[in-house]
Amino acid sequence: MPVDCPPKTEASRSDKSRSAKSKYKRILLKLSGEALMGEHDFGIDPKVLDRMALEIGQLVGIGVQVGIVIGGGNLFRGAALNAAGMDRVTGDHMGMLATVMNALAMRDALERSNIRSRVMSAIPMSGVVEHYDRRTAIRYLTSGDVVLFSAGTGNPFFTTDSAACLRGIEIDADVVVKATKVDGVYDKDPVKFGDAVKYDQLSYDDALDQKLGVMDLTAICLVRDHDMPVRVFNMNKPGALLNLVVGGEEGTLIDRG
Ligand SMILES: Nc1ncnc2c1ncn2[C@@H]1O[C@H](COP(=O)(O)OP(=O)(O)OP(=O)(O)O)[C@@H](O)[C@H]1O
Ligand SMILES: O=c1ccn([C@@H]2O[C@H](COP(=O)(O)O)[C@@H](O)[C@H]2O)c(=O)[nH]1
Repeated sequence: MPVDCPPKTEASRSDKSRSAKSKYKRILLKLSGEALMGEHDFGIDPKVLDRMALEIGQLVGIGVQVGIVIGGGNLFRGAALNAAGMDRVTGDHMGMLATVMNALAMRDALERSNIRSRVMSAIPMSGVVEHYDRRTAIRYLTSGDVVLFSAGTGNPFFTTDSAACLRGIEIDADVVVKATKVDGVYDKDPVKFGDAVKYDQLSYDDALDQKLGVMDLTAICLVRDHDMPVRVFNMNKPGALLNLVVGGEEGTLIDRG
């Protein structure tokens, strides 16, 4: 896979990461929608967006091609709307539209940092964003643009974890990187259980057998079937994203073991 010269960005000009060498040519980064809320209970915190844009710019600065899927949990989740009485498919449509709003906000933050970026949507939305097309997306990535894949898979009853794994496989990424609020995969939810034990590495089958809630099982089946490694790490730890891309041991690696 050819790697173009990285475009100059604010982050690449000013950062000490300039000399670092990436382990990966192309990654699919899954950002949690909830993480965009920062300290708030709903919505988007511009400070979080700016910090994420800076960290993504560091990757672009060392020549990594970056595709991004953003969740929608900071705005709407179909299952939660359904639990409150709404039709599930309508709720899922709202959840997918929420991911488009998050992607637009992230593109805005990236472009304010002089990082060229594109938003594509799995649901046609003429005049707002481009419709997803795999070959066009790969062309953008190859030319150094960050590509934000929005509206999930375009279908109800899925999540953006599945969308991230699907797009990661489609664009032939070297790894799917899931940025979340916890620093990896544990034997149980570390937010609920203080004695949860973290895994450094985990096989697809173990993640499936133990039903570890950090990622939905449909997504794990997909990556297992296509032998796509997934790394789960904490986006709130400054520098963790760059560190893992240059080969550092951040978070948990899920692979065939
Ligand atoms: N075994 C586990 N290991 C780690 N985290 C776990 C585990 N089980 C449940 N979790 C929970 O999973 C959450 C990670 O999911 P996250 O909210 O990032 O994804 P998401 O729901 O896909 O994102 P979004 O906010 O976009 O909907 C963690 O905050 C953690 O509390
Ligand atoms: O392919 C998809 C992806 C997402 N949805 C809906 O969007 C919300 C938000 O996504 P999260 O992964 O939970 O952040 C999700 O709850 C679904 O309602 C979808 O329908 N199809």
